[in-house]
Amino acid sequence: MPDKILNTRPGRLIGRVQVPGDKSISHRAIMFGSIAQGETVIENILQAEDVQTTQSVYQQLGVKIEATDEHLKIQGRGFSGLQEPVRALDFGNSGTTLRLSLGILAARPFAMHLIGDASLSQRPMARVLEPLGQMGLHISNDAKTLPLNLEPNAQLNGLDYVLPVASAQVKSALIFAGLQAQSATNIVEPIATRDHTERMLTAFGGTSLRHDNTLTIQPEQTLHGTTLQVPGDFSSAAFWLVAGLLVPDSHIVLPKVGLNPTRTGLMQLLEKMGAHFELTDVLHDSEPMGTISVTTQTLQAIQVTEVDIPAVIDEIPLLVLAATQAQGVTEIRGAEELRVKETDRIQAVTQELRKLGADITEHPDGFTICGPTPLHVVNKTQVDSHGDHRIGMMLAIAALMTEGAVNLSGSQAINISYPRFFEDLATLWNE
Ligand SMILES: O=C(O)C1=C[C@@H](OP(=O)(O)O)[C@@H](O)[C@H](O)C1
Ligand SMILES: C=C(OP(=O)(O)O)C(=O)O
Repeated sequence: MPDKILNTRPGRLIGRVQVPGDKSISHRAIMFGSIAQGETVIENILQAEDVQTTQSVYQQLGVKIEATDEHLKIQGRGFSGLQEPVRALDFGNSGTTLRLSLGILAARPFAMHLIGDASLSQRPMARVLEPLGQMGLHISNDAKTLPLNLEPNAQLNGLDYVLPVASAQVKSALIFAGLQAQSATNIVEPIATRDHTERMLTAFGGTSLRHDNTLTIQPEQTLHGTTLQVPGDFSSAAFWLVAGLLVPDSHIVLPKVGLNPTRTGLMQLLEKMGAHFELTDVLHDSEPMGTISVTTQTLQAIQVTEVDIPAVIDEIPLLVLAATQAQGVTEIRGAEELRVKETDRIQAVTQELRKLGADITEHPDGFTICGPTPLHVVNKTQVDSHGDHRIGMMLAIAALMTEGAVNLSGSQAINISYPRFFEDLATLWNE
């Protein structure tokens, strides 16, 4: 893939962007639609590579899924309607598809071979396999990473489990397995993570019970197909929130963005840094959504600790970029999970933003960022996405702060979550 020449120094960014559908919710909508009884219609589903991976995995499991321009229609036939795939199930680059599906696939009456791309094949799966193993799942090749061979006919028991890592993917896998167990499953979350699975379970006619930080899932629930509207992805809107704050004289309006509080940590942290966002047209449906407006503002350094991390986990590369432009020393700690995402995001962010002159020190679990530092190009700077969509897009926003040419290699990774990213950027461009 040839390099992408990034836009640098726009006059200002002005306009409206309707960001694409939420990736986490789109994955779950396909999964719930597949294990429910009857038809599910999903509106505004994300059309991007990771969600196509989920769609193709469930099609290979025999689920009828039909896509039109406006929506996706799924004919669900319950967990027991899933059929033996004829080939290996390929999870591509998508950690969410794989980890959540392990919970769904744990009790199937047929064996399966699970594979993925080079990045996914290095990501840790023991965090899901270990509790699923306690429930009764067997992996015949005894692996902790892909490729995995799932043995058939596991009889799942309920489980009491304290999540050792704050992970919505692990929690969700245990929810799906808990629905198929012989007794209740109790999951304790020391730090709350995104709750899309719990909300969607309710939307499909099921229930979960939350008491403080313990979630209880009862087995043998019948789920019914439904119609769902996927909100815009806050994680995609985040690129425009930070661009709008940092590029002088900007004003960006983002309609119909998901505002689930377990996802909007970036907005809260930027507010602590002194930013103000306007929220209008807020709708409180199964997933809240609304319009966010942002204008250029100056920022102050803050301290970010472990408890802040889950609600901002995918936006930390952008938070680091914002901190390079804030007054003072920002510390972000307790974020070691970033090392096991699509790439090591602590290393990638530090390495790439330093090429543009940022003052960042890397720690095992985070960053120290001294700001503000003007970002600049040293002789046609070459930056690299490290094959990671969020690093690629963050660098494209960073380039807006520089003068001169910045080349991005590995820009195709952006198709994982936001294929229209550069087209949306072009609509905001006002010379
Ligand atoms: O459940 C989800 O949809 C996700 C959970 C998070 O991962 P972890 O559960 O590993 O923290 C997040 O980083 C990922 O992009 C999507
Ligand atoms: C980490 C991410 O996704 P996944 O874990 O699904 O690969 C992400 O989208 O930033």
